[in-house]
Formats: sequence, C-alpha cells, structure tokens
Amino acid sequence: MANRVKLGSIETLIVDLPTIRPHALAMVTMNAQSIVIVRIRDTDGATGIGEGTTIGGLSYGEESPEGIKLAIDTYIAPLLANHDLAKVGATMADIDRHVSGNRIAKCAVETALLDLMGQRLGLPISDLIGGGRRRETLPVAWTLASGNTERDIAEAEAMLSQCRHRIFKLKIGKRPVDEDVAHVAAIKRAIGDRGSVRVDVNQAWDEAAAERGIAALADAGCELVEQPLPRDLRNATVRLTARAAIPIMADESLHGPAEAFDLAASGGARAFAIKIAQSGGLHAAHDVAMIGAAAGMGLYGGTMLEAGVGTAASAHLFSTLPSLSWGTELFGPLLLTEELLTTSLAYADFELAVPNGPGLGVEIDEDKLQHFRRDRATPKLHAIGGAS
Ligand SMILES: O=C(O)C[C@H]1C=CC(=O)O1
Ligand SMILES: [Mn+2]
Repeated sequence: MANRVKLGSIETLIVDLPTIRPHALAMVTMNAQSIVIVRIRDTDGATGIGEGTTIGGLSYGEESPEGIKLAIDTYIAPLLANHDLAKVGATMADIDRHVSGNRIAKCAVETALLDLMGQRLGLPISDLIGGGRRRETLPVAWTLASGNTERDIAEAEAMLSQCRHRIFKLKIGKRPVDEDVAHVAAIKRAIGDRGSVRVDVNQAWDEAAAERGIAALADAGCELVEQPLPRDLRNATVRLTARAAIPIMADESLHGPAEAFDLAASGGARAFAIKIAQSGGLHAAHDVAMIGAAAGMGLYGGTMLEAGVGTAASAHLFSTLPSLSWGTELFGPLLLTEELLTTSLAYADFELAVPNGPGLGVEIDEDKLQHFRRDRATPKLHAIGGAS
C-alpha cells in the first residue's frame, strides 16, 4: 500500500486585484476582486494550490473573502492533520461533517488537495474526476457590464474582432425593466448574428417584472435569462419557467446537489450555471451537473469571477462534462489588471484551452502574490517598538 500523504503546512492569503473597468452587477459594482489563495504542502515537499473567490464582499452570497480565510485557518486546517490527503473524497466528507456551509472555503481546499494529488501522480485534475477529460478547449462568454450601452457595444465589437468572445452575457436588473430591455435590444441589434446575447438579472426582479421583461427580451433576440427572481422565490420561479419563451437558468438558487435535485424535480429552471465555488467543490459541482443532465437541463460552466487558479480548476471540471450546451463564462482572469500566474491561461478562437500539466497545470507568480497580498502592509512589531 502506498504511504499516507501527510499534511506539512497550510497557508491562506487574501489577494486584492483591480478590475480593468467597473463591473456593474444588480447588487454591486466591482472595482476590484478579492481572492483567497490556499497552499497545502505535504511532508514530502509537494504543494497544491486552490482559490476561494466570491463577488462584492458579502453582497453576492453568504461567504466573504475574510470569512473564507477564517473558515479554512480556524476550522478546516486542523482537520487536515488527521487525514491521508491522497483520499480526497474521505477528507472532504470529514470536513463536511465538521463544517456546515462554507462551500467556497471547501472548494478552495478541495482544489488544493486535487492539485497536490495531480502533482504527485503527474496527472491533470481533469483525469482525476468524473470520467476524465472529454474536451481540450471550452467556449467562453464575456460579460458586458460597464453600465453604458455604447461602451458595451464597443467592447463586444473588440471581443468579436479579436476572436476572443462571441457569447455575451449582459448584466441587468439595476435599472427599470423598459430601460434594461432597450439596452439589451440595442446591443443585440449591433451584434446581430455574429454573437449570442443572454442576460443575468442577479435576482433583481419580481414575478410581474420578470414576466414582462422576459417576453420583451425574447422579442429582442435574447436567448437566455439567468436568475431573474430572488433565490428563495421557488414557486414563482417554477411558474415563470413554465411560461417563459426563452430558458431560465439557475445560478444563485443553485448551491450543490440537493438544490439541483429540487430545481430539477420542481421545474424551477431549464438550464444550470455550474459553479465549483457555489457547489462546494469540483466533485459537488460534478454531481450538480449530472443531476442537471439527467433532468434535461442545458449546462453552462459558470464563474464567481475567479482569478487564474479558480478558473483553471473550473476548466478541469467543465472539460469532463458530457455536454455544455450554453458554453462557459471562464473569463475571470481577463477582467483583472494583474496576472497572478507565471503563464496566463490561453484564450484563442473564442475558447479557453484546458491546462495540460499535472494538477491544475498552473503556477502562481510568487512576486505578484507577495505584492498584492492584503496583509503586505502590516507594520512589523519590532519596527514599532524600536527593537532590532
Ligand atoms: O453569474 C454571476 O452572477 C456572477 C458572475 C459571472 C459573470 C459575471 O460577470 O458575474
Ligand atoms: Mn449569474
């Protein structure tokens, strides 16, 4: 039997990176992204990295960057010391027994464990989960969310001419429904058949607004509506899904396999945004996708606007899925002014290449990490006290 893989050390860092422009969602306008990097070293000297990322502090979901770090440092790290880290499933099941919720923190840790095992075995993570890798590249959407119609059209034109994106997700829900519909219609008119236009309302509508808005969006050529209603309005979402002329995609209402099953059984969606963070890890996200696929949902590879590590982890999982009829939105690193990886992920011909090396197949740029870590400016105690 192989030797146990034992925990050597674990560290977590919050890293704040600016965005290339304000990114306006219904609930928050982002000017920066805060990501939590976790590094797990085993006693043989191998290292695995993971990322836990949410959007806009506590405005998008129930975990914040600070809470993700605290959950890992205080509650998850001590549990890892008791485990054979090669047994990722058993380790994560034990973490689930002792830590409720905190899915993004769990996702970061599971990613680091899978990266560690991939490094040790010389295999990409995509070969360690599901039935293995089924595709080498993934279609990637871009989100138009500058808050300005003309600027969004110019951005879409640039993406089309660079062959970087031809799927566009428009963030709406902040303005009155008619203004939002006019905004979407103008962008769809400008793009025409050169691209697909979808919207994400991020829970901002009520049922009546959604019914009116979705009908008008369908007339304007919009193909899909993501999370039109608040996540808790399940009955209303079922009614809306049955009536809507275009598919409704579940995002914020989809936290792991149990919610996937409820949505599938009740008819609360026709498409699933699969997110490794929101699901609680790659294996949980795989289960969400399998439940969705069994129920006939269109699958979409979603993002929490992760930087390179989380985006690579998502890409490995999505590459194993049987179908991805709505593509993916793994553009997170492209929204940031800074690259945290030594080699950027490769985007070409409207697709992202799934990394090929062992584990995640990506490496963190240590200088960048040290430069952008949030605690870098912490004054040293000896300087304050004057001691050497
Ligand atoms: O889907 C979300 O709600 C979150 C995220 C994904 C793309 C984007 O711009 O925001
Ligand atoms: Mn969404």
